[in-house]
Amino acid sequence: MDENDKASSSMVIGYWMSDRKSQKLNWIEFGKVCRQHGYELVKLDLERPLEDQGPFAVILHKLTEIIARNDEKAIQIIDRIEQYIKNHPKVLIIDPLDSVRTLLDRYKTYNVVLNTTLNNIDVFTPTFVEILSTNVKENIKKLKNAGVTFPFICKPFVAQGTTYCHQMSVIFNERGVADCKPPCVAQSFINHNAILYKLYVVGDHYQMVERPSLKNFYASNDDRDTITFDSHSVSKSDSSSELSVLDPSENAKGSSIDPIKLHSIVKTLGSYLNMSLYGVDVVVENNTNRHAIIDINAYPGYDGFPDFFGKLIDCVISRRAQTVCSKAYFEDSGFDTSDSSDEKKSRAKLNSINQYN
Ligand SMILES: Nc1ncnc2c1ncn2[C@@H]1O[C@H](COP(=O)(O)OP(=O)(O)OP(=O)(O)O)[C@@H](O)[C@H]1O
Ligand SMILES: O=P(O)(O)O[C@H]1[C@H](OP(=O)(O)O)[C@@H](OP(=O)(O)O)[C@@H](O)[C@@H](O)[C@@H]1OP(=O)(O)O
Ligand SMILES: [Mg+2]
Ligand SMILES: [Mg+2]
Repeated sequence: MDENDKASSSMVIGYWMSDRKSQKLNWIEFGKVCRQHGYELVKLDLERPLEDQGPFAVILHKLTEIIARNDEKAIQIIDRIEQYIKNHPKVLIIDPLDSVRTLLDRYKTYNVVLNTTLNNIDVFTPTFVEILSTNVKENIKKLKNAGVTFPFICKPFVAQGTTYCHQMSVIFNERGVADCKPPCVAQSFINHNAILYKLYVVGDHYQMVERPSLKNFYASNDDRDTITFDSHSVSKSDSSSELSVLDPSENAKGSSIDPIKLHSIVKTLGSYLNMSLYGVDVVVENNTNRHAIIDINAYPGYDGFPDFFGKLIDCVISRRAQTVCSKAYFEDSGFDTSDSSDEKKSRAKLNSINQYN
């Protein structure tokens, strides 16, 4: 097959992410990886109908900031994409917009974790409650009823894609409850010796990286003023915040991460979240060694993830293979999946699809 034939037979991956994000990931390189696997990578023009730009075999995106914006223009963009997906049920979308919407809402995300079986293996999400009102008395009652204990951490409802979503506070006492900025989620603080484990997931692959985190805080510090911070100044690979320095009296040893638990987290959350590209932040509770899931991010930074592009194309290929094997794909191709006489034709079609590697 010469280069021209190759180009005309290649399938198109339509992608969108901010220029900032693609520069950070050196996205041009991914175009080369795609070509090696018979895919063409094309940036979506969000201002124009997708029908004029396709057909797409795959839509790969980081649209968190557009979804989170939620203004008239953003809604129109998302509608356009959803309409295209509806009109083309065979297109693979990484990741489904509804799944991303769940992760943009911290309260919904923690509820997903709460309802998994992870609790059985000592993996938990710290006790949390949503704070929607500025009424301090009401909020104190709400916190008590939910079992959220001091100190707790207050996080904006929207998890990603806005300028304020990483602005947080640690609240030590009832006086500090006035510092909650609704809508937010209040979550009990878990002491973990200032070590954060980031699990980066790409389809069936995952990688753990270690990051700085907040130091231990104790309820005996209950006269303290609220601490406000930007999470990106604490837990990036190059962060060196004072808030991460353990008190000299503290013994930094003790708990350690359990690879089996991490494996279970990825296997379990993958199906509950219906996501291929996500990150899970885990801390290990001092003394108990329980593993707490404190944050889940759609399409995170993948800083320190080896061969990210190789794993990403693997993910596209395997998800496409799953899609074409699905019932919906065959039904859309005119096969009657309830009729066993169509099975032979289905198998023949499957055999003829050799486009995945
Ligand atoms: N329940 C908790 N107990 C102890 N520390 C916590 C807890 N929740 C968050 N932290 C600390 O606060 C930091 C920021 O929290 P979180 O990860 O929820 O914020 P984020 O802005 O969503 O982060 P990301 O940049 O990963 O999206 C964490 O990296 C960790 O250091
Ligand atoms: O660059 P991006 O926009 O994808 O920023 C993401 C950031 O990646 P970065 O490391 O490249 O800053 C992620 O950090 P890690 O979990 O990987 O540490 C995490 O903070 C996401 O919540 C951010 O998504 P956003 O809040 O912006 O939607
Ligand atoms: Mg985080
Ligand atoms: Mg987050």
